[in-house]
Amino acid sequence: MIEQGAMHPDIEQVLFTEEDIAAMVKRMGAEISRDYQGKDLVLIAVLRGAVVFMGDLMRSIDVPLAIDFMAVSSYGDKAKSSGVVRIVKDLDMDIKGRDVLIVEDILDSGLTLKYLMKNLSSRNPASIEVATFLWKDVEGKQAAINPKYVGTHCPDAFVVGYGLDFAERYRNLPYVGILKPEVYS
Ligand SMILES: O=P(O)(O)OC[C@H]1O[C@H](OP(=O)(O)OP(=O)(O)O)[C@H](O)[C@@H]1O
Ligand code: HPA
Repeated sequence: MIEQGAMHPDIEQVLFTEEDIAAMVKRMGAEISRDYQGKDLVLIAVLRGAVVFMGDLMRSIDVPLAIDFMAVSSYGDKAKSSGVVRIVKDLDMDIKGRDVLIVEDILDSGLTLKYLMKNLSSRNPASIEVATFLWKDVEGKQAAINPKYVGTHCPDAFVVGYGLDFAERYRNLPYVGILKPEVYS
């Protein structure tokens, strides 16, 4: 059990509490449920960061859906994207003719989603949209991605928790916080 109010010593500032997160996910689930009535929804979570968000989001959607996973990596153990997106695990499912919703924990440089949108679009889904929990929409920094569903905007700092890691750590923090720069620099 994480004590109420306890903060990890490597965290500089908590940005979004468990309660904030629950409210955002509930709102996103309602938006998606409204938009995907009568559709053939497939949620595709991008491993590994999106697993926590995916687990919560899928339970807040009340229309029929299928799930699948893709693993891509571009950050490795760094706090900056390598710029090269690599597929580590592909989908098990054929998405042709289905309504795909990509589920991401964070949209930062946009390179991961730019690559995924292009790759998945070539498989001829009926539709393809993005649900991202965090959007670091810093002017001039990002590839042109326009997520339809967004949990919240995020400042241009390296954040961890709620699935987000630095070197595979901190994914299990129940809140999102800014990592102290001395931890990764
Ligand atoms: O918009 P971008 O700059 O491309 O960054 C976003 C991506 O970076 C992280 O993945 P990462 O490669 O660190 O793998 P992980 O999901 O296993 O943490 C995150 O989960 C997103 O997939
Ligand atoms: O701020 C971040 N934190 C963790 N993982 C990330 N991947 C892209 N940006 C981030």
